[in-house]
Amino acid sequence: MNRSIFLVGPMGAGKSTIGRLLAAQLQLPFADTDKVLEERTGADIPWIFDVEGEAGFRRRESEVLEELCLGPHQVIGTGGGIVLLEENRRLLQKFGHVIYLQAGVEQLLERTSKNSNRPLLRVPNPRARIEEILQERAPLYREVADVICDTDDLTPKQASALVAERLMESLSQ
Ligand SMILES: Nc1ncnc2c1ncn2[C@@H]1O[C@H](COP(=O)(O)OP(=O)(O)OP(=O)(O)O)[C@@H](O)[C@H]1O
Ligand SMILES: O=C(O)C1=C[C@@H](O)[C@@H](O)[C@H](O)C1
Ligand SMILES: [Mg+2]
Repeated sequence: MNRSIFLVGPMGAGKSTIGRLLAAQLQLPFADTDKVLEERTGADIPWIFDVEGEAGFRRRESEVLEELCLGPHQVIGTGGGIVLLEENRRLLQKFGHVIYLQAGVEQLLERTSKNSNRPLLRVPNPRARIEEILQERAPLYREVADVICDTDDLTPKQASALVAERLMESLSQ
């Protein structure tokens, strides 16, 4: 693997879960931009959003992405909003193979309802918020993706196997 593998997609797509499994399968290290950002700041994501707003969070997220791009090749789970900034989209494309994990609104809603650590979904109508996010970001996820995988009917293990297969196909073309 001569570049890192980035997983992009909306909240609940499985970037962290599938990313970890994929890394084990490919015998590569795994990093998660959200986790690295929390480690660097010593604060959790909801706290950063509260204190610095989304703009502050995005600034920190870009710094983390830049740092990871310059580090060793690995599997990298990204934050769902990483594609919002053009500079991030350029970095993803330049430094990685990019996998877009897709899932429908029902799945995203169910998977993200298990905890409340996503500030953008702390709203009265999370379904409407997810629909809005998909509308805004789907074209951006597609813009950066080398490979698109639908995870709707797959377990994380099945999704990881599918991603590995599609990635190999894409690399051999
Ligand atoms: N394919 C899947 N099938 C069933 N459950 C899944 C699947 N992928 C992820 N999950 C579950 O959904 C939840 C959210 O997954 P995960 O945290 O990996 O999403 P994410 O894309 O990293 O989201 P975020 O952008 O918020 O970091 C977890 O509880 C995970 O176990
Ligand atoms: O989709 C998003 O904008 C986010 C997704 C999460 O991974 C975190 O990066 C944060 O909760 C914001
Ligand atoms: Mg995640």
